[in-house]
Amino acid sequence: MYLRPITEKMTDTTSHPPLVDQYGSLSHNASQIQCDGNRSQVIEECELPLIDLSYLRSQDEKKRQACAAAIASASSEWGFFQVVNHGISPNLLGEMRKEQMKLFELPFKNKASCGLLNDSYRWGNPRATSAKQFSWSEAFHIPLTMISEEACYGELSSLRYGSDGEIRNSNVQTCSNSCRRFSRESGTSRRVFGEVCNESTCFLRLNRYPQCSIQPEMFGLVPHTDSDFLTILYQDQVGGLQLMKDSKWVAVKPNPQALIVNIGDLFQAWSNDIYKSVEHKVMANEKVERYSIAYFLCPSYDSLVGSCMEPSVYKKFTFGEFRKQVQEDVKKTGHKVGLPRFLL
Ligand SMILES: C=C1C[C@]23C[C@@]1(O)CC[C@H]2[C@@]12CC[C@H](O)[C@@](C)(C(=O)O1)[C@H]2[C@@H]3C(=O)O
Ligand SMILES: O=C(O)CCC(=O)C(=O)O
Ligand SMILES: [Fe+2]
Repeated sequence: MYLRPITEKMTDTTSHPPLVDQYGSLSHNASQIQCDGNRSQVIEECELPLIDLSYLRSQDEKKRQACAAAIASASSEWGFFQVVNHGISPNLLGEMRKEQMKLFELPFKNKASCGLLNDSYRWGNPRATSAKQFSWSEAFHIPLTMISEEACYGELSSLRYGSDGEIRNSNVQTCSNSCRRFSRESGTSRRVFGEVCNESTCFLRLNRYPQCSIQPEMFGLVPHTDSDFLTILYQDQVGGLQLMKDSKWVAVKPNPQALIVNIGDLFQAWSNDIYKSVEHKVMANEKVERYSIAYFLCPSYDSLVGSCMEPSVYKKFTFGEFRKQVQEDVKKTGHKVGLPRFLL
């Protein structure tokens, strides 16, 4: 793992976003510079429920049903699970990781200003009003609408093409297709994902969490729930992801063979609160940087999200109304409210 000195002098070619400066300006008012109030709490490390997806493709009906039942109970009790035999090759994931590192090594001024990948670059938490809302990370939150367009890649055409030089086999395209195929096979109804969440409405989020030695207990990503149907996450082996379980933060033990799946807000609403969109966060690492890739299955902004059964817990709302409400709340308070805004 390459150790980048956090004190790297800010020059025109540095790849680091000015996290130290922004954090400093946000926290100089705080009486006590504390990002996470759980300093003293001992965090237990857990293994997420493990699902072998090959059982979903078994000839044996009982095995398929048992696998679907395990997905359903994990989605209800944890809101998270990890899957093996998911069908995305380790080579492709390795290629994605290499491209991701190349992307983040670009000079910060290029990442922040040249509109790369649909102008999807973000760092820190620009709308943070206090150090508690600050995220020690940078990300490209890429809408997949135009992922095969040349303009989207600027100087990084290597991201656009696969190792065979073909767009159709580009790493981003293939990862996105594989994730969509996986989500269809993972026991969820085709109607929910097959038609509603298609290529043009999903997002790929590339995360980089620089090592952070200025403050222990620094948020790499502030506590949140995902504003989507389902998230498929590929993380490296550094660790740092934590989720809320029985009112306590629990650290997720990385598993090199597995992808992580978590329920998003829209799936919780659609399931009438049976499946849970669980709060999670990332804690920055004091010694090494960390990378992850998240694939967000989202419907179009005009898709109506209703409950799969009556009486419904939530009123019907479109994904656009949901996103707009989240953005208004974050703009006003720095915090996302999400589903509680739509309770009947
Ligand atoms: C899944 C996501 C929801 C989020 C953007 C993200 O891709 C990852 C971080 C989330 C977060 C956390 C802090 C804020 O509440 C938020 C608005 C943000 O800027 O990043 C949410 C995003 C969201 O809910 O849209
Ligand atoms: O990096 C991780 O492990 C989680 C990232 C995440 O929660 C997100 O991008 O929504
Ligand atoms: Fe998330």
